[in-house]
Amino acid sequence: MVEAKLEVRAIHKTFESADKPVLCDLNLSLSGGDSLAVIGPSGSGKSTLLNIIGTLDTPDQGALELSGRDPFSLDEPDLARFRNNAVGFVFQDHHLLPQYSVMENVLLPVLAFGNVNDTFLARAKSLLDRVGLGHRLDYRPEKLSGGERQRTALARAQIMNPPLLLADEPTGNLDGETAQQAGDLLLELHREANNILIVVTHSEALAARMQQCMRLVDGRLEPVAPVG
Ligand SMILES: Nc1ncnc2c1ncn2[C@@H]1O[C@H](COP(=O)(O)OP(=O)(O)OP(=O)(O)O)[C@@H](O)[C@H]1O
Repeated sequence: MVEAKLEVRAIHKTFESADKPVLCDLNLSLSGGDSLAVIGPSGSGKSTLLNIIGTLDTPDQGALELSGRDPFSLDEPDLARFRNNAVGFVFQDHHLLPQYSVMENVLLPVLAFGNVNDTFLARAKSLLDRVGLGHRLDYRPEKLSGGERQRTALARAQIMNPPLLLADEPTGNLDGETAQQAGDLLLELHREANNILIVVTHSEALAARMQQCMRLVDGRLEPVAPVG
């Protein structure tokens, strides 16, 4: 994995239907090992920000640099490959493909641009062991619990060992204890990989577990002082 470094410079984003920008002169700088929670009211632009950082959406103005690359200078096929290698996503809904097994779902990012070799097979198994699903490799998602599905999604997000791990409400659909377990695993995998972790969440408990917490206010990120 290349060194994890993220620079977000003066990002602006306005949606056509809106009268004011969702993101306005937003700056952010993070390195490998950093974890950040982004909080803010519904509609404040948290998912928009995460989507831009994950190169799923583009800003109107501003620049993004991830591990020394400017992803928005790439053409669409190269951008798709870059995103696949450089960004791991965990969403509120696990986004697993129902027709594939747990193992196959974890290997999807590998299959997207290459062949599954023994190294990736071993890595997928090891990640699934790590998230407690070593005994569920052949299961389809429909046979898994909500927590197991999200743990599969966590393993999938790490299969390419990306420098950047993005999680949008990763525990939003899980109950207390299951949410706690998913949060534990998210943080453990992040620390082991020494990647950058950004979590968008309404959960104060999850936000408090990140090194930094920032609130999205009027399109900009403001630091939130730690409680206590
Ligand atoms: N594709 C789009 N087209 C037009 N408006 C959009 C689009 N995506 C988001 N918006 C608007 O931008 C604003 C920010 O949306 P966003 O989903 O980023 O907020 P959020 O803080 O993640 O909200 P929540 O906490 O409810 O998930 C909202 O007003 C939303 O309606």
